[in-house]
Amino acid sequence: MAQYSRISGSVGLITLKNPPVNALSAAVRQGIVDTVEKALCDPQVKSVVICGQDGVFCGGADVKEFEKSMSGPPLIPMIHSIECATKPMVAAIEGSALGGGLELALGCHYRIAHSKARLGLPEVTLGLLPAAGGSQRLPRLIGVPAALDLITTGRHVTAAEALQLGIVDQVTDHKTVDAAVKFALSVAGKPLDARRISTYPCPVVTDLDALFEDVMQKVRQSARGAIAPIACVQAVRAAATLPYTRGMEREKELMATLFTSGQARALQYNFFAQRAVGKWRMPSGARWDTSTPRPVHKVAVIGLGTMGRGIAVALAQAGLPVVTVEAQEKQLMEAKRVMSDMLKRGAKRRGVAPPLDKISYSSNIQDLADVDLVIEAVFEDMDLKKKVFLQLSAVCKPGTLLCTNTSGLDVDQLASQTRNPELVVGMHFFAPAHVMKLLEVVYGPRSSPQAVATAMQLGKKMGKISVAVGNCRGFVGNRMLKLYTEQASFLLEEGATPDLVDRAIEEFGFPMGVFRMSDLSGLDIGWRVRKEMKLAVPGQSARIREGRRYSPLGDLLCEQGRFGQKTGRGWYRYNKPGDRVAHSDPWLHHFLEEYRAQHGLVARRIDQQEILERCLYPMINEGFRILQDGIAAGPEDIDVIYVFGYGWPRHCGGPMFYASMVGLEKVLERLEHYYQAHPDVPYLQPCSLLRRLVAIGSPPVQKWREVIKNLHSQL
Ligand SMILES: CCCCCCCCCCCCC[C@H](O)CC(=O)SCCNC(=O)CCNC(=O)[C@H](O)C(C)(C)COP(=O)(O)OP(=O)(O)OC[C@H]1O[C@@H](n2cnc3c(N)ncnc32)[C@H](O)[C@@H]1OP(=O)(O)O
Ligand SMILES: NC(=O)c1ccc[n+]([C@@H]2O[C@H](COP(=O)([O-])OP(=O)(O)OC[C@H]3O[C@@H](n4cnc5c(N)ncnc54)[C@H](O)[C@@H]3O)[C@@H](O)[C@H]2O)c1
Repeated sequence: MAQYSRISGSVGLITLKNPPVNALSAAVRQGIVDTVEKALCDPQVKSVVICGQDGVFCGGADVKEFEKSMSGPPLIPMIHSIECATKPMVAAIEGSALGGGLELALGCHYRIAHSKARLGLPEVTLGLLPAAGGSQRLPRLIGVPAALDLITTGRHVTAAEALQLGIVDQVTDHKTVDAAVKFALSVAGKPLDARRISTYPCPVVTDLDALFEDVMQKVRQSARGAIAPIACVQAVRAAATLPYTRGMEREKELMATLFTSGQARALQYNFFAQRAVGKWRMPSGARWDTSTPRPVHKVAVIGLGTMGRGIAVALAQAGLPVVTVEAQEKQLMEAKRVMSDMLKRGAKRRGVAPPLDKISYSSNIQDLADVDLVIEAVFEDMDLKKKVFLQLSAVCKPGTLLCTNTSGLDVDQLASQTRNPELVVGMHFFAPAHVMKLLEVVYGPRSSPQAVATAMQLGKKMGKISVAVGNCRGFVGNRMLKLYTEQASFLLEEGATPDLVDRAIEEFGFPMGVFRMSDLSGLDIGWRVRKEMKLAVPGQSARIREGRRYSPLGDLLCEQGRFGQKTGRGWYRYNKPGDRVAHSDPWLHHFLEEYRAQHGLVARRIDQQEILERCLYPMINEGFRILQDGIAAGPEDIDVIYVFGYGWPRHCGGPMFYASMVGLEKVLERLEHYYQAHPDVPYLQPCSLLRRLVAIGSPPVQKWREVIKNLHSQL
């Protein structure tokens, strides 16, 4: 709703009231229509200020309403009537003015923003475009190139940048409403014709065609199959080439296509999923809102390899003092140099001083006596990690949280080495740890809710999207990934090439195909783990191990020293070690032919659909098993992990949402088909939760938690 009052004698004040972000629900739109009319009819009122309650102007249209049939006054005429008003309308922007919120402000004649406010048109991130006139007004106000940047990326700008771009008229450090009221008093009675943005001509651009061709090419490349960014370019082009009313028609036409698209549903699901994972709960019933985190003032990182360096940098960037410990002197010196460079580069990008003094370097574990939390990032070796946890338990002060960055080892085995197993959790970061947004917080059977709450809060402080998951080999992400990479190897055995598989995966929307990714992270990492598990045995090429199908292809490459990019050879060929450009490798193709001949395998033609089904459906099936086992609390957790940790295209929602879009019956039928064809691959057998969901009519993904809860309560 919206509240009306009159202040300073002649200023009408309209306050949007819809906590927490004053989204433009039907009730708020009705409130605005009613209060604007009141203000315009009030003869005492000479100018009007629109603000939002509780320090937030407006977070845009109410996304939850998009699922329902529309009711209440529509946004476009509402904003138009504000622009047409004969009394000056001033937007007082605090907190956020996003999407429809900024469009509302652009309908006003003036905009005053607090210096801490953020503004933007992020509709593209929800699979939409700014369709309440934003795509037509913003280019008219700030020019086509700047509007294209904001609308196609959805990025938020600070008040200072908004002032520089010309989006706002004034920035204040004081009370925004007071500044806006003062401003409104000063413009009362002034002519408004020159303040109505829809009447502006779009600033002229030399060689418009070249500009749009260039932008469209860039957007197509970065969109990875997403349709909204392309529609955004088309809408801005309409603003640049058509009169306002025709531009608005085009905006509406483009929006109609996006609004009902599967991509918009996926992106909006993902928006709420990101928020849902913050409201974690453990099978014990412990939850985010009843568990209090411990204070963390000082942190330690042990092991300064690839991961330890990124984690320490991310901690320092979050403002925390970090003590680092590295066993090898040479590695310590190298890490110090590399981490200082990382901090300097990051600081330059953010325009701040590099927090070099936040990190101290040591080779002595005794230096960790006074830290509140330790993140262990030594080699992926259970015996070594156990030794480190034993030492940490003796050295650290009582109450210190001991966390491991293991990629998938048993967190509970590590906890058992310590005096306080309840203070042990996994904090599984993704490489590069100072860049990647995802953090899996892994609780073992003995981890306390307080330990989980502390790790989740630290993740938030580091700017991560943290997901709490249970303890099992590989946790959620790597447990599912294993099947994906294994299926990709099976496809090579059956006749595919790395290029063919990668092309299918990249066309689906992943930034990198499975073999390119494997070359980037290093084939030796998985090889080391498989050797430790006695699965990989040098010199052996048997294709059945431990009673099930096994592809030794990756092991055979490693035996030849082909570790990927770092050695200049892997699934692809690189011009030199460390080079990033993958070239198709005739040697590899020949090697595959020889391998198939040796094992009596006949290569067959494999199409894109089979590649996608074979790589993605087993992962989805494992996702259902993870839900059934209670390792993830809901499909949202799995989807957020895959989108933010593994590059699953966001416009496909995540693996579990994608399954619901494809249709659970189809996923089940294809898994049954592949299991029949490959009975030596047990994980292709459809999971009982998937069968159950199909049996009850494939409810939407938002309802799965209920089904899982019932399933668990019956066990
Ligand atoms: C046949 C078909 C015809 C088709 C024609 C249809 C035409 C329809 C005409 C529509 C006109 C288009 C209008 C407009 O262009 C579209 C939009 O405005 S889309 C919305 C754009 N806005 C955003 O993307 C902003 C989203 N929000 C945020 O970024 C952040 O929430 C924030 C505002 C920066 C605040 O951040 P925080 O303080 O961290 O808070 P949270 O993020 O945790 O949020 C708190 C709480 O609020 C919920 N929420 C936030 N924004 C919205 C929203 N816009 N709608 C609904 N709910 C919102 C959020 O989910 C949290 O709640 P919780 O999930 O925790 O319960
Ligand atoms: N590399 C990745 O992509 C990735 C991603 C997520 C998680 N992980 C996990 O993170 C951990 C570290 O991986 P990494 O890739 O950074 O390894 P790495 O080999 O790059 O670095 C490990 C570092 O630990 C040091 N070290 C070993 N024993 C030590 C000890 N007792 N005390 C102090 N330092 C010691 C080593 O000298 C080395 O510098 C592993 O458990 C790994 O599975 C790795």
